[in-house]
Amino acid sequence: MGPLARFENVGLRYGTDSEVLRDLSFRLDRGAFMFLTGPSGAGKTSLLKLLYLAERPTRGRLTLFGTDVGAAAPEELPALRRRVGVVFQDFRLLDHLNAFENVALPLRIAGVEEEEVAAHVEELLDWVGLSRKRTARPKTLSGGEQQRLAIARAVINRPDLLLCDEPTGNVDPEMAGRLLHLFQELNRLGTTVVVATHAMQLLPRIPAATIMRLERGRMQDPSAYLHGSDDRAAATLSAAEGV
Ligand SMILES: Nc1ncnc2c1ncn2[C@@H]1O[C@H](COP(=O)(O)OP(=O)(O)OP(=O)(O)O)[C@@H](O)[C@H]1O
Repeated sequence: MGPLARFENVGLRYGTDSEVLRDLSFRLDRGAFMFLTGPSGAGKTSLLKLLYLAERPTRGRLTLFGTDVGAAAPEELPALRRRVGVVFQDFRLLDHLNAFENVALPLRIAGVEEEEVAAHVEELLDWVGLSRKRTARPKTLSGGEQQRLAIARAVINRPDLLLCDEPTGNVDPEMAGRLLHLFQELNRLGTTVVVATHAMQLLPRIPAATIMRLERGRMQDPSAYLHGSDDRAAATLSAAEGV
C-alpha cells in the first residue's frame, strides 16, 4: 500500500496570478500526524484545498488514495472527497440547524438509518463535551464550542484523512490542548491527521508528528522539522519563527 498522498513537483495558481504553491514534493504516510506551519499567506490553506480536492494542481502530480487526481475523471472525485474530513478555519456550521443536526448531516446525506444516526451523533457529542448543547444553534455557542462541533461533524463519517485549518485559533490554551488530544486520539484510531496552525507552541506536544513548513508557497527542508526531541523541535521552531 502506497502513501495516503504523494506530491510530485506540485504547483498551484489561482487564475492567472503567480503560483501560490511551488514545486511541492513530499509524501503523507497513512497514519501520520502532520503539522503544517508557516507565515500568513504561505499557502497552508491552499495545500489543504488540494488535499480535499477543492482545487486541483495546476502543475505536477498529486496522488491521493492511489488516484492521480489531475488525471481522474470528475465522477471519481466525490468518492475520494468522502474519505476526507475537514475542519474549516471559519467552521462553516449551518446556522439553521442545531448542534445535533449539524453533526448528523453527513450521515443523513449518506442515507444512514435514523436510529444509527442518533447513536453515533450522541456518542460523538459526548466525546467533544457538547452533549448538553445538542439542541443549541451554532450562533449561540462559544468559539471553542463551535470549533468542537465542527470537529465532530468532520469526523462523524470516520474519514481516512482529517484536515484542520487553524483548529485552535479561537480557543484558550487549555482548550487548544484538549482539541489536540482529540486529534491525537483519532490518529491513534487510524486517521491520518493534518493540522495547519500558527500556534508553534502546540508542535512539541505531539513528538511523533511531522512538521512541514511552507514559505511563500515553497516547502522548507523537511528534515529540519522532523522532531528529534522537544528541545530540538523548539530550537528549530524558534529559529524558523525568528524568535
Ligand atoms: N481563491 C483565491 N484566489 C486568488 N488567490 C488566492 C485564493 N486563495 C488564496 N489566495 C492567495 O494564495 C496565497 C496563499 O493563501 P493561503 O490562504 O493558502 O495561505 P495561508 O498560509 O493559509 O494563510 P493564513 O495563515 O493567513 O490562513 C495568498 O497570497 C492568497 O492571497
